[in-house]
Amino acid sequence: MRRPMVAGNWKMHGTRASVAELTNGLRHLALPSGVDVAVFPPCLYINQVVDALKGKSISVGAQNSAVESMQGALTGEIAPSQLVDAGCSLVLIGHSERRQIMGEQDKMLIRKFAAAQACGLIPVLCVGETLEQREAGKTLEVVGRQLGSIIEDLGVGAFAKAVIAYEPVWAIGTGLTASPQQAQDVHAAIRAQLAAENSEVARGVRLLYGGSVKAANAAELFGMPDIDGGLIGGASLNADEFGAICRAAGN
Ligand SMILES: O=C[C@H](O)COP(=O)(O)O
Repeated sequence: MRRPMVAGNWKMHGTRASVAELTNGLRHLALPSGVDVAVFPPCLYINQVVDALKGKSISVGAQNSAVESMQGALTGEIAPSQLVDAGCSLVLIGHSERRQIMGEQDKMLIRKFAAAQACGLIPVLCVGETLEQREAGKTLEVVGRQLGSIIEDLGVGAFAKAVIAYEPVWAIGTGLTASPQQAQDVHAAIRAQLAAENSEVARGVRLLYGGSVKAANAAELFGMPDIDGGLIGGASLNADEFGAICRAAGN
């Protein structure tokens, strides 16, 4: 039985004041005990969030990390070892905004994934197709390639200690959600791709769905057999809404 996970990606949102308000809201949430809950603040606020959530069972992660594990001469980057030092346990790898806007490609993401794991961080590998790719019938090919590049280089065993988030680009921040069945179909394909290499890893890995998840649609999505929770953007900036999504994963 996989333990559900709900993670809030705050993206490039927040100020010291709004982060204080949000973490205060999170501290007072009634969270289900059977769900792993995590938040991914902007790097600048990780220390503040770790301090504010001390004693709460909410993990903190980073939205990105460097291709090298250890600190060194890499201007503007944050090493996975520094994230661990700051209290992070997870890191997003290959979010579509980084793939599309920052030009991150599979080769670089393999290095980031490996560097994060080398420090004990759990990578959350984000995969997903654009609207154009979906309309061209290429969804499974695109997602399969994004996942396959890590499997080929690092081996399927890398997913024994990782999480995968399927986020169709067309559903991110648009209010358009993949239907539960559309999401399930891709999740099932991801699990089958892993199972072709190692069935135990495939059975154990958590597959999150992301893309306009809200309290109103979370339960239906999380009710699908291969959807083990969600990666939440906009709705995670409101503590009450986020709490309701976490509870939907616990039912
Ligand atoms: O990482 C989160 C996703 O990009 C989803 O964002 P969204 O919930 O605002 O659509």
